[in-house]
Amino acid sequence: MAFAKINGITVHYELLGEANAKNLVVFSNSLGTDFRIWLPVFDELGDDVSVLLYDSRGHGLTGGADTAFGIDDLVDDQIALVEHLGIKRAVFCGLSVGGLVAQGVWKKRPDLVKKLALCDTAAKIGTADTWNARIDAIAKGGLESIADNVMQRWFTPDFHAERADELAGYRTMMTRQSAAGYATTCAAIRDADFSDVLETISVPVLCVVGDQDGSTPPDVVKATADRIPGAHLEIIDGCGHIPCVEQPEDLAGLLQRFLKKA
Ligand SMILES: O=C(O)CCC(=O)CC(=O)O
Repeated sequence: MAFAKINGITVHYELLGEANAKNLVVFSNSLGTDFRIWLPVFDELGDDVSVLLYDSRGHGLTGGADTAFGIDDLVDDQIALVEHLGIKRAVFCGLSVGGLVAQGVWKKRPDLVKKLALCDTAAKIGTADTWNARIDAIAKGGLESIADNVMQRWFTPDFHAERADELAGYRTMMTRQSAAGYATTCAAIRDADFSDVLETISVPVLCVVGDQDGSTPPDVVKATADRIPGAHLEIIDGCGHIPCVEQPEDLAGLLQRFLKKA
């Protein structure tokens, strides 16, 4: 557990391994989660992989929830944290809004990016109407009022039926986020569009999506992957929007193979 003052906020992070290890993966969390979602994957990755985990602005123990921010701020936070730790180059792996951030890091600082792993994400996620409706619902009823619907998109019916304790835990993770930080992140996603960046990506890219992802379904992720030169798409069976939680072994296996590829 470590903290750093970055871009005027306190960022909560954890560096597990060496900052300039040959295989360093910088993970970025999704809306309504914190960096603990990556721990099941870290457990499967093996000793030769170092990881940087952090809670994005407005989430977890990182500050900034009560100030205005957009996708550029989330991108700048990740770049500043990486620089703060003396990391020269890494694999960036982002889930959903974390994948938008990874695309933004490529756009702004391609020199930092060795490879990109884009999980359950796209160049543009959702529509202005759906994000505005979600922001309105939070203003009226708080995060609790949207939590059951979110869980339907995050996890498969099998997860709901067979892993009820974990479901309850991750639901609590979501509802304990700052409502302001969550809503501002919704607006940041609404206004983010990296469509013009996809064709410029010249590092290896792995796109991953759960076959039952209710937030960024396979056809949405495929449409993004199809526009990235040479990108490889993998669909994980029996998986919703959060593969690092629902199918961590499968995701870790895909990442290991991706890291080994030249
Ligand atoms: O997960 C994200 O970062 C954004 C996509 C989304 O809408 C997730 C959800 O369904 O709550």
